Amino acid sequence: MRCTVFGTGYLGATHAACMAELGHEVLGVDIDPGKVAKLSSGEVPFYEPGLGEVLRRNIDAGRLHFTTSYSEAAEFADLHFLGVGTPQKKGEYAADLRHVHSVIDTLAPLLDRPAVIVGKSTVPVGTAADLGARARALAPAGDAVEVAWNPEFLREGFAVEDTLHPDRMVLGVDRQRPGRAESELRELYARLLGEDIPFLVTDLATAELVKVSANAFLATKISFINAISEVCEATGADVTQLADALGYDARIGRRFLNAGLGFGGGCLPKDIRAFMARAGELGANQALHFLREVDSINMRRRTRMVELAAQVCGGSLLGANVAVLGAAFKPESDDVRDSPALNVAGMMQLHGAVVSVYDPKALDNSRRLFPTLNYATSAVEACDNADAVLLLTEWAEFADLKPEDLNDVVRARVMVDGRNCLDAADWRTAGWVYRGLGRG
Ligand SMILES: NC(=O)c1ccc[n+]([C@@H]2O[C@H](COP(=O)([O-])OP(=O)(O)OC[C@H]3O[C@@H](n4cnc5c(N)ncnc54)[C@H](O)[C@@H]3O)[C@@H](O)[C@H]2O)c1
Ligand SMILES: O=c1ccn([C@@H]2O[C@H](COP(=O)(O)OP(=O)(O)O[C@H]3O[C@H](CO)[C@@H](O)[C@H](O)[C@H]3O)[C@@H](O)[C@H]2O)c(=O)[nH]1
Repeated sequence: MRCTVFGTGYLGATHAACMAELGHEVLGVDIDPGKVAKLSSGEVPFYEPGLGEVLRRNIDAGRLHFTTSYSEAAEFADLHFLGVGTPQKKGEYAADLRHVHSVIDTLAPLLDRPAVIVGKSTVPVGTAADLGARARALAPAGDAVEVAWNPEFLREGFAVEDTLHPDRMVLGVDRQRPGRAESELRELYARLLGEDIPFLVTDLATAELVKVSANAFLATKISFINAISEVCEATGADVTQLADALGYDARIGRRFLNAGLGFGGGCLPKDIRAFMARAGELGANQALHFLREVDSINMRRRTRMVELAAQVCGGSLLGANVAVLGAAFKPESDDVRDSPALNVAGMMQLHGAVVSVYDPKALDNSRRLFPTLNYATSAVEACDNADAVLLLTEWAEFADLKPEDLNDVVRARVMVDGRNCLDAADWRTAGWVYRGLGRG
Protein backbone atom coordinates (compact mmCIF):
# COMPACT_ATOMS: atom_id res chain seq x y z
CA MET A 1 0.00 0.00 0.00
CA ARG A 2 0.95 3.66 -0.20
CA CYS A 3 0.70 6.23 2.56
CA THR A 4 2.09 9.58 3.61
CA VAL A 5 3.04 10.74 7.10
CA PHE A 6 2.78 14.47 7.91
CA GLY A 7 5.31 15.51 10.56
CA THR A 8 8.58 13.63 10.77
CA GLY A 9 9.54 14.16 14.41
CA TYR A 10 9.89 11.46 17.07
CA LEU A 11 6.50 10.00 16.18
CA GLY A 12 6.23 10.66 12.44
CA ALA A 13 9.73 9.61 11.36
CA THR A 14 9.33 6.37 13.31
CA HIS A 15 5.88 5.70 11.90
CA ALA A 16 7.03 6.41 8.34
CA ALA A 17 10.08 4.14 8.62
CA CYS A 18 8.13 1.35 10.29
CA MET A 19 5.31 1.45 7.72
CA ALA A 20 7.99 1.06 5.03
CA GLU A 21 9.48 -1.79 7.07
CA LEU A 22 6.11 -3.52 6.75
CA GLY A 23 6.60 -3.37 2.98
CA HIS A 24 4.56 -0.26 2.15
CA GLU A 25 5.57 2.71 0.01
CA VAL A 26 5.81 5.73 2.27
CA LEU A 27 6.33 9.46 1.81
CA GLY A 28 7.21 11.48 4.92
CA VAL A 29 6.27 15.17 4.76
CA ASP A 30 7.67 17.96 6.94
CA ILE A 31 7.83 21.75 6.70
CA ASP A 32 11.41 21.67 8.01
CA PRO A 33 13.66 21.32 4.93
CA GLY A 34 16.69 20.52 7.11
CA LYS A 35 14.89 17.55 8.66
CA VAL A 36 13.71 16.34 5.25
CA ALA A 37 17.24 16.58 3.86
CA LYS A 38 18.70 14.61 6.78
CA LEU A 39 16.05 11.91 6.67
CA SER A 40 16.37 11.61 2.88
CA SER A 41 20.07 10.96 3.30
CA GLY A 42 19.39 8.24 5.88
CA GLU A 43 20.23 10.31 8.96
CA VAL A 44 17.82 10.42 11.91
CA PRO A 45 17.72 14.05 13.16
CA PHE A 46 17.33 12.89 16.78
CA TYR A 47 18.48 9.96 18.91
CA GLU A 48 16.24 6.91 18.77
CA PRO A 49 17.85 3.48 19.14
CA GLY A 50 17.43 1.26 16.07
CA LEU A 51 15.58 3.82 13.95
CA GLY A 52 18.59 4.63 11.74
CA GLU A 53 18.89 1.03 10.54
CA VAL A 54 15.18 0.78 9.67
CA LEU A 55 15.30 4.16 7.94
CA ARG A 56 18.33 3.36 5.80
CA ARG A 57 17.17 -0.16 4.94
CA ASN A 58 13.90 1.17 3.56
CA ILE A 59 15.40 4.17 1.78
CA ASP A 60 17.82 1.78 0.07
CA ALA A 61 14.92 -0.50 -0.87
CA GLY A 62 13.25 2.50 -2.54
CA ARG A 63 10.15 2.29 -0.35
CA LEU A 64 10.73 5.38 1.78
CA HIS A 65 11.05 9.02 0.69
CA PHE A 66 10.71 12.44 2.29
CA THR A 67 9.51 15.78 0.97
CA THR A 68 8.37 19.25 1.94
CA SER A 69 5.81 19.29 -0.89
CA TYR A 70 2.15 18.88 0.02
CA SER A 71 1.13 18.58 -3.62
CA GLU A 72 3.57 15.70 -4.10
CA ALA A 73 2.02 14.08 -1.00
CA ALA A 74 -1.58 14.56 -2.18
CA GLU A 75 -0.62 12.99 -5.51
CA PHE A 76 1.36 10.13 -3.94
CA ALA A 77 -1.31 8.41 -1.81
CA ASP A 78 -4.92 8.45 -0.61
CA LEU A 79 -4.06 7.40 2.93
CA HIS A 80 -2.47 10.21 4.96
CA PHE A 81 -1.21 10.02 8.55
CA LEU A 82 -1.03 13.15 10.64
CA GLY A 83 1.77 13.15 13.23
CA VAL A 84 2.63 16.81 13.85
CA GLY A 85 3.24 18.29 17.29
CA THR A 86 0.50 19.40 19.71
CA PRO A 87 2.51 21.30 22.35
CA GLN A 88 1.18 23.17 25.35
CA LYS A 89 0.00 26.69 24.51
CA LYS A 90 2.19 29.43 25.97
CA GLY A 91 0.79 30.58 29.31
CA GLU A 92 -2.14 28.14 29.21
CA TYR A 93 -2.79 24.48 29.94
CA ALA A 94 -4.57 23.84 26.62
CA ALA A 95 -2.98 22.14 23.61
CA ASP A 96 -1.83 24.31 20.73
CA LEU A 97 -3.49 22.83 17.65
CA ARG A 98 -1.99 25.19 15.10
CA HIS A 99 0.12 22.47 13.45
CA VAL A 100 -2.74 19.99 12.99
CA HIS A 101 -4.93 22.79 11.64
CA SER A 102 -2.17 23.83 9.27
CA VAL A 103 -1.86 20.29 7.87
CA ILE A 104 -5.59 20.04 7.23
CA ASP A 105 -5.84 23.56 5.81
CA THR A 106 -2.96 22.93 3.39
CA LEU A 107 -3.66 19.31 2.47
CA ALA A 108 -7.46 19.27 2.15
CA PRO A 109 -7.68 21.77 -0.74
CA LEU A 110 -5.41 19.40 -2.70
CA LEU A 111 -7.63 16.34 -2.21
CA ASP A 112 -9.64 15.85 -5.39
CA ARG A 113 -10.00 12.07 -4.92
CA PRO A 114 -11.48 10.08 -2.05
CA ALA A 115 -8.95 10.07 0.79
CA VAL A 116 -8.54 8.91 4.37
CA ILE A 117 -6.70 11.13 6.87
CA VAL A 118 -5.69 9.24 10.01
CA GLY A 119 -4.59 11.30 13.00
CA LYS A 120 -1.85 9.92 15.24
CA SER A 121 -1.03 13.09 17.20
CA THR A 122 -2.36 13.39 20.75
CA VAL A 123 -5.29 15.80 20.64
CA PRO A 124 -8.08 17.07 22.91
CA VAL A 125 -11.32 15.13 22.59
CA GLY A 126 -13.47 16.59 19.84
CA THR A 127 -10.55 17.58 17.61
CA ALA A 128 -10.98 14.73 15.11
CA ALA A 129 -14.65 15.57 14.48
CA ASP A 130 -13.74 19.24 13.96
CA LEU A 131 -10.92 18.37 11.59
CA GLY A 132 -13.24 16.08 9.63
CA ALA A 133 -15.72 18.93 9.08
CA ARG A 134 -12.87 21.28 8.19
CA ALA A 135 -11.36 18.82 5.68
CA ARG A 136 -14.69 18.04 4.00
CA ALA A 137 -15.42 21.76 3.64
CA LEU A 138 -12.02 22.51 2.07
CA ALA A 139 -11.46 19.46 -0.12
CA PRO A 140 -12.62 19.39 -3.75
CA ALA A 141 -13.54 15.74 -3.05
CA GLY A 142 -15.82 16.99 -0.22
CA ASP A 143 -17.58 14.19 1.68
CA ALA A 144 -15.27 11.61 0.10
CA VAL A 145 -12.57 12.75 2.54
CA GLU A 146 -12.66 10.86 5.83
CA VAL A 147 -10.89 11.69 9.10
CA ALA A 148 -10.19 8.88 11.59
CA TRP A 149 -7.99 8.73 14.71
CA ASN A 150 -5.39 6.08 15.51
CA PRO A 151 -3.58 7.35 18.62
CA GLU A 152 0.05 6.43 19.12
CA PHE A 153 1.34 4.84 22.33
CA LEU A 154 5.04 4.47 21.52
CA ARG A 155 7.68 5.37 24.10
CA GLU A 156 10.79 7.27 23.10
CA GLY A 157 13.82 5.02 23.38
CA PHE A 158 11.66 2.03 22.33
CA ALA A 159 9.87 3.69 19.43
CA VAL A 160 10.66 1.12 16.74
CA GLU A 161 9.86 -1.86 18.95
CA ASP A 162 6.63 -0.24 20.17
CA THR A 163 5.52 0.63 16.63
CA LEU A 164 6.21 -2.81 15.22
CA HIS A 165 4.93 -4.68 18.30
CA PRO A 166 2.28 -2.50 19.93
CA ASP A 167 0.30 -3.66 22.98
CA ARG A 168 -2.89 -2.69 21.21
CA MET A 169 -4.24 -0.64 18.32
CA VAL A 170 -7.09 1.80 18.76
CA LEU A 171 -8.93 3.28 15.81
CA GLY A 172 -11.60 5.92 16.19
CA VAL A 173 -13.95 6.30 13.22
CA ASP A 174 -16.73 8.73 12.44
CA ARG A 175 -19.85 6.68 13.25
CA GLN A 176 -22.03 9.18 11.36
CA ARG A 177 -20.10 8.61 8.15
CA PRO A 178 -18.98 5.01 7.80
CA GLY A 179 -15.96 4.98 5.54
CA ARG A 180 -12.84 3.07 4.54
CA ALA A 181 -10.53 3.89 7.45
CA GLU A 182 -10.97 0.57 9.26
CA SER A 183 -10.46 -1.59 6.17
CA GLU A 184 -7.48 0.52 5.03
CA LEU A 185 -5.77 0.26 8.42
CA ARG A 186 -6.50 -3.45 8.82
CA GLU A 187 -4.77 -3.97 5.48
CA LEU A 188 -1.86 -1.62 6.26
CA TYR A 189 -1.27 -3.16 9.69
CA ALA A 190 -2.05 -6.75 8.59
CA ARG A 191 1.45 -8.00 9.47
CA LEU A 192 1.24 -6.48 12.94
CA LEU A 193 -2.30 -7.61 13.64
CA GLY A 194 -1.32 -11.15 12.66
CA GLU A 195 0.51 -11.23 16.00
CA ASP A 196 -2.84 -11.26 17.84
CA ILE A 197 -2.64 -7.63 18.79
CA PRO A 198 -6.00 -6.33 20.03
CA PHE A 199 -7.50 -3.94 17.46
CA LEU A 200 -10.23 -1.83 19.01
CA VAL A 201 -12.49 0.17 16.75
CA THR A 202 -14.31 2.98 18.56
CA ASP A 203 -15.96 6.31 17.85
CA LEU A 204 -13.67 9.30 17.41
CA ALA A 205 -14.11 10.70 20.93
CA THR A 206 -13.36 7.38 22.62
CA ALA A 207 -10.13 6.92 20.66
CA GLU A 208 -8.97 10.45 21.52
CA LEU A 209 -9.82 9.87 25.17
CA VAL A 210 -8.08 6.47 25.37
CA LYS A 211 -4.79 8.17 24.57
CA VAL A 212 -4.98 10.99 27.09
CA SER A 213 -6.44 8.66 29.73
CA ALA A 214 -3.49 6.28 29.30
CA ASN A 215 -1.02 9.11 29.82
CA ALA A 216 -3.03 10.49 32.75
CA PHE A 217 -2.94 7.03 34.37
CA LEU A 218 0.82 6.68 33.88
CA ALA A 219 1.43 10.17 35.28
CA THR A 220 -0.82 9.40 38.25
CA LYS A 221 1.06 6.18 38.98
CA ILE A 222 4.39 8.04 39.02
CA SER A 223 3.05 10.86 41.20
CA PHE A 224 1.44 8.32 43.53
CA ILE A 225 4.78 6.70 44.30
CA ASN A 226 6.46 10.11 44.54
CA ALA A 227 3.84 11.26 47.06
CA ILE A 228 4.50 8.11 49.09
CA SER A 229 8.22 8.82 48.79
CA GLU A 230 7.71 12.18 50.53
CA VAL A 231 6.31 10.25 53.49
CA CYS A 232 9.15 7.72 53.25
CA GLU A 233 11.67 10.54 53.39
CA ALA A 234 9.99 11.94 56.51
CA THR A 235 10.03 8.57 58.26
CA GLY A 236 13.30 7.05 57.07
CA ALA A 237 11.52 4.34 55.06
CA ASP A 238 12.85 3.08 51.72
CA VAL A 239 10.53 3.86 48.81
CA THR A 240 12.34 1.49 46.43
CA GLN A 241 11.72 -1.52 48.64
CA LEU A 242 8.19 -0.29 49.22
CA ALA A 243 7.59 -0.11 45.44
CA ASP A 244 9.00 -3.62 45.01
CA ALA A 245 6.61 -4.91 47.63
CA LEU A 246 3.62 -3.11 46.07
CA GLY A 247 4.60 -4.30 42.62
CA TYR A 248 4.29 -7.99 43.49
CA ASP A 249 0.54 -7.42 43.70
CA ALA A 250 -0.46 -8.12 40.10
CA ARG A 251 -3.32 -5.64 40.42
CA ILE A 252 -0.77 -2.87 41.03
CA GLY A 253 2.32 -4.00 39.08
CA ARG A 254 5.90 -2.71 39.48
CA ARG A 255 6.14 -0.72 36.23
CA PHE A 256 5.93 3.08 36.49
CA LEU A 257 6.47 2.93 40.25
CA ASN A 258 10.02 4.30 40.15
CA ALA A 259 10.18 7.18 42.60
CA GLY A 260 12.58 10.03 42.00
CA LEU A 261 12.67 13.23 40.05
CA GLY A 262 9.35 12.56 38.36
CA PHE A 263 8.07 12.71 34.83
CA GLY A 264 8.97 15.10 32.04
CA GLY A 265 9.21 14.97 28.27
CA GLY A 266 7.09 16.11 25.35
CA CYS A 267 4.07 14.01 26.38
CA LEU A 268 2.99 13.31 29.98
CA PRO A 269 3.24 16.86 31.40
CA LYS A 270 1.54 18.65 28.51
CA ASP A 271 -1.02 15.87 27.96
CA ILE A 272 -2.37 15.92 31.52
CA ARG A 273 -2.61 19.71 31.38
CA ALA A 274 -4.40 19.69 28.03
CA PHE A 275 -6.75 17.00 29.36
CA MET A 276 -7.64 19.20 32.36
CA ALA A 277 -8.16 22.20 30.09
CA ARG A 278 -10.44 20.26 27.76
CA ALA A 279 -12.44 18.78 30.62
CA GLY A 280 -12.94 22.35 31.87
CA GLU A 281 -14.22 23.46 28.47
CA LEU A 282 -16.65 20.55 28.53
CA GLY A 283 -17.96 21.55 31.97
CA ALA A 284 -16.32 18.59 33.68
CA ASN A 285 -13.74 20.60 35.70
CA GLN A 286 -14.21 18.58 38.88
CA ALA A 287 -13.64 15.24 37.18
CA LEU A 288 -9.95 15.77 36.55
CA HIS A 289 -9.15 17.93 39.54
CA PHE A 290 -6.87 15.20 40.86
CA LEU A 291 -4.56 15.76 37.87
CA ARG A 292 -3.66 19.17 39.30
CA GLU A 293 -2.31 17.35 42.33
CA VAL A 294 -0.53 14.82 40.08
CA ASP A 295 1.13 17.75 38.32
CA SER A 296 2.06 19.58 41.51
CA ILE A 297 3.47 16.46 43.23
CA ASN A 298 5.57 16.01 40.09
CA MET A 299 6.83 19.59 39.98
CA ARG A 300 7.59 19.45 43.73
CA ARG A 301 10.16 16.73 43.02
CA ARG A 302 12.23 19.27 41.15
CA THR A 303 12.20 21.91 43.90
CA ARG A 304 12.86 19.19 46.49
CA MET A 305 15.92 18.16 44.50
CA VAL A 306 17.24 21.73 44.53
CA GLU A 307 16.63 21.94 48.30
CA LEU A 308 18.42 18.65 48.84
CA ALA A 309 21.35 19.86 46.72
CA ALA A 310 21.59 23.04 48.82
CA GLN A 311 21.39 20.97 52.01
CA VAL A 312 24.24 18.64 51.03
CA CYS A 313 26.30 21.67 49.96
CA GLY A 314 26.18 23.04 53.50
CA GLY A 315 22.95 25.04 53.31
CA SER A 316 23.55 27.15 50.19
CA LEU A 317 24.25 26.59 46.55
CA LEU A 318 26.01 29.92 46.17
CA GLY A 319 29.42 29.24 44.64
CA ALA A 320 29.05 25.46 44.96
CA ASN A 321 30.37 23.26 42.15
CA VAL A 322 27.56 20.88 41.23
CA ALA A 323 27.88 18.04 38.73
CA VAL A 324 24.65 17.07 36.97
CA LEU A 325 24.62 13.64 35.38
CA GLY A 326 21.83 13.52 32.81
CA ALA A 327 19.97 16.14 30.81
CA ALA A 328 17.50 14.14 28.72
CA PHE A 329 14.02 13.64 30.22
CA LYS A 330 14.79 9.93 30.39
CA PRO A 331 17.55 7.53 29.32
CA GLU A 332 17.88 6.36 25.71
CA SER A 333 16.58 9.67 24.39
CA ASP A 334 18.07 13.02 23.43
CA ASP A 335 14.74 14.75 24.12
CA VAL A 336 15.01 17.63 26.59
CA ARG A 337 11.43 18.88 26.33
CA ASP A 338 10.30 19.64 29.89
CA SER A 339 13.28 17.67 31.19
CA PRO A 340 13.32 17.45 34.99
CA ALA A 341 17.14 17.18 34.94
CA LEU A 342 17.70 20.38 32.95
CA ASN A 343 15.02 22.19 34.91
CA VAL A 344 16.86 21.35 38.14
CA ALA A 345 20.22 22.33 36.61
CA GLY A 346 18.76 25.71 35.58
CA MET A 347 17.24 26.33 39.02
CA MET A 348 20.53 25.51 40.76
CA GLN A 349 22.34 27.97 38.53
CA LEU A 350 19.82 30.65 39.53
CA HIS A 351 20.71 29.86 43.16
CA GLY A 352 24.33 30.67 42.40
CA ALA A 353 25.77 27.17 41.80
CA VAL A 354 28.38 26.52 39.14
CA VAL A 355 26.69 23.67 37.29
CA SER A 356 28.46 21.22 35.00
CA VAL A 357 26.15 18.96 32.99
CA TYR A 358 26.93 15.77 31.13
CA ASP A 359 24.55 13.59 29.10
CA PRO A 360 25.54 10.87 26.62
CA LYS A 361 23.13 12.02 23.88
CA ALA A 362 21.31 15.22 24.82
CA LEU A 363 24.13 17.79 25.01
CA ASP A 364 23.34 19.56 21.71
CA ASN A 365 19.65 19.93 22.55
CA SER A 366 20.55 21.07 26.08
CA ARG A 367 22.96 23.73 24.85
CA ARG A 368 20.25 25.14 22.59
CA LEU A 369 17.76 25.34 25.48
CA PHE A 370 20.13 26.34 28.32
CA PRO A 371 23.17 27.96 26.69
CA THR A 372 24.46 29.39 29.98
CA LEU A 373 25.08 26.06 31.75
CA ASN A 374 28.53 24.43 31.55
CA TYR A 375 28.66 21.21 29.58
CA ALA A 376 31.23 18.46 30.06
CA THR A 377 32.25 15.75 27.63
CA SER A 378 32.13 12.90 30.16
CA ALA A 379 30.69 12.06 33.57
CA VAL A 380 34.16 12.22 35.09
CA GLU A 381 34.80 15.66 33.59
CA ALA A 382 31.45 16.95 34.92
CA CYS A 383 32.41 15.72 38.41
CA ASP A 384 35.80 17.41 38.41
CA ASN A 385 36.18 19.26 41.73
CA ALA A 386 32.44 18.88 42.49
CA ASP A 387 31.01 19.67 45.91
CA ALA A 388 28.07 17.40 45.05
CA VAL A 389 27.17 15.01 42.25
CA LEU A 390 23.50 14.82 41.23
CA LEU A 391 22.34 11.84 39.19
CA LEU A 392 19.21 13.11 37.43
CA THR A 393 18.68 10.80 34.41
CA GLU A 394 19.28 7.09 34.90
CA TRP A 395 21.42 6.34 31.84
CA ALA A 396 23.03 2.89 32.26
CA GLU A 397 26.51 4.46 32.25
CA PHE A 398 25.53 6.48 35.36
CA ALA A 399 23.75 3.61 37.10
CA ASP A 400 26.93 1.56 36.54
CA LEU A 401 29.22 4.18 38.12
CA LYS A 402 31.27 2.93 41.05
CA PRO A 403 32.66 5.14 43.85
CA GLU A 404 36.22 4.39 42.69
CA ASP A 405 35.42 6.07 39.33
CA LEU A 406 34.87 9.37 41.14
CA ASN A 407 36.65 9.12 44.51
CA ASP A 408 39.66 11.15 43.41
CA VAL A 409 37.79 13.41 40.99
CA VAL A 410 35.36 15.23 43.27
CA ARG A 411 36.10 17.82 45.96
CA ALA A 412 33.54 16.34 48.35
CA ARG A 413 32.21 12.78 48.26
CA VAL A 414 28.52 13.66 48.06
CA MET A 415 26.11 11.78 45.79
CA VAL A 416 22.44 12.70 45.41
CA ASP A 417 20.65 9.98 43.47
CA GLY A 418 17.62 11.61 41.88
CA ARG A 419 16.52 8.37 40.24
CA ASN A 420 17.25 5.90 43.05
CA CYS A 421 19.32 3.78 40.71
CA LEU A 422 22.58 3.40 42.68
CA ASP A 423 23.42 0.98 45.47
CA ALA A 424 23.48 3.22 48.55
CA ALA A 425 25.59 0.74 50.55
CA ASP A 426 28.40 0.73 47.94
CA TRP A 427 28.73 4.50 48.07
CA ARG A 428 28.43 4.81 51.84
CA THR A 429 31.04 2.10 52.36
CA ALA A 430 33.42 4.09 50.15
CA GLY A 431 33.00 7.12 52.39
CA TRP A 432 30.42 9.01 50.39
CA VAL A 433 27.41 10.89 51.71
CA TYR A 434 24.64 9.20 49.71
CA ARG A 435 21.13 10.68 49.53
CA GLY A 436 18.33 9.18 47.44
CA LEU A 437 15.49 11.48 46.47
CA GLY A 438 12.52 10.35 48.54
CA ARG A 439 14.45 7.82 50.61
CA GLY A 440 15.20 8.15 54.26
N1 LIG B 1 7.22 11.68 20.94
C1 LIG B 1 6.52 10.61 21.29
O1 LIG B 1 7.06 9.66 21.86
C2 LIG B 1 5.04 10.54 21.03
C3 LIG B 1 4.36 9.34 21.29
C4 LIG B 1 2.98 9.30 21.10
C5 LIG B 1 2.31 10.43 20.67
N2 LIG B 1 3.00 11.58 20.44
C6 LIG B 1 2.28 12.73 19.92
O2 LIG B 1 2.64 12.86 18.55
C7 LIG B 1 2.66 14.23 18.15
C8 LIG B 1 4.03 14.55 17.59
O3 LIG B 1 4.98 14.45 18.62
P1 LIG B 1 6.55 14.43 18.33
O4 LIG B 1 7.20 14.14 19.62
O5 LIG B 1 6.84 13.56 17.14
O6 LIG B 1 6.78 15.96 17.92
P2 LIG B 1 8.03 16.60 17.15
O7 LIG B 1 8.04 18.03 17.52
O8 LIG B 1 9.24 15.75 17.35
O9 LIG B 1 7.65 16.47 15.60
C9 LIG B 1 6.68 17.22 14.97
C10 LIG B 1 7.11 17.44 13.52
O10 LIG B 1 6.03 18.05 12.79
C11 LIG B 1 6.59 18.97 11.87
N3 LIG B 1 5.55 19.91 11.45
C12 LIG B 1 5.02 20.97 12.12
N4 LIG B 1 4.07 21.56 11.38
C13 LIG B 1 3.97 20.86 10.23
C14 LIG B 1 3.16 20.95 9.09
N5 LIG B 1 2.23 21.91 8.98
N6 LIG B 1 3.32 20.05 8.09
C15 LIG B 1 4.25 19.07 8.17
N7 LIG B 1 5.06 18.93 9.25
C16 LIG B 1 4.93 19.80 10.27
C17 LIG B 1 7.73 19.61 12.65
O11 LIG B 1 8.65 20.25 11.80
C18 LIG B 1 8.31 18.38 13.37
O12 LIG B 1 9.29 17.75 12.59
C19 LIG B 1 2.25 15.01 19.40
O13 LIG B 1 0.86 15.19 19.38
C20 LIG B 1 2.63 14.08 20.53
O14 LIG B 1 1.88 14.33 21.70
C21 LIG B 1 4.35 11.65 20.58
O1 LIG C 1 8.45 4.72 37.05
C1 LIG C 1 8.67 5.72 36.35
C2 LIG C 1 8.53 5.72 34.93
C3 LIG C 1 8.78 6.88 34.23
N1 LIG C 1 9.20 8.00 34.88
C4 LIG C 1 9.43 9.24 34.09
O2 LIG C 1 8.29 9.51 33.31
C5 LIG C 1 8.63 10.17 32.11
C6 LIG C 1 7.98 9.53 30.92
O3 LIG C 1 8.53 8.25 30.69
P1 LIG C 1 7.97 7.30 29.53
O4 LIG C 1 6.52 7.17 29.70
O5 LIG C 1 8.79 6.08 29.52
O6 LIG C 1 8.35 8.17 28.26
P2 LIG C 1 7.59 8.77 27.00
O7 LIG C 1 8.45 8.43 25.83
O8 LIG C 1 7.27 10.20 27.31
O9 LIG C 1 6.23 7.94 26.81
C7 LIG C 1 4.97 8.35 27.33
O10 LIG C 1 4.36 9.33 26.51
C8 LIG C 1 4.18 8.89 25.13
C9 LIG C 1 3.63 10.08 24.37
O11 LIG C 1 2.26 10.26 24.58
C10 LIG C 1 3.26 7.70 25.12
O12 LIG C 1 3.05 7.28 23.77
C11 LIG C 1 3.86 6.57 25.96
O13 LIG C 1 2.97 5.46 25.97
C12 LIG C 1 4.10 7.09 27.37
O14 LIG C 1 4.75 6.08 28.15
C13 LIG C 1 10.17 10.20 32.08
O15 LIG C 1 10.59 11.48 32.50
C14 LIG C 1 10.58 9.15 33.09
O16 LIG C 1 11.80 9.43 33.71
C15 LIG C 1 9.34 8.01 36.26
O17 LIG C 1 9.69 9.04 36.86
N2 LIG C 1 9.08 6.86 36.96
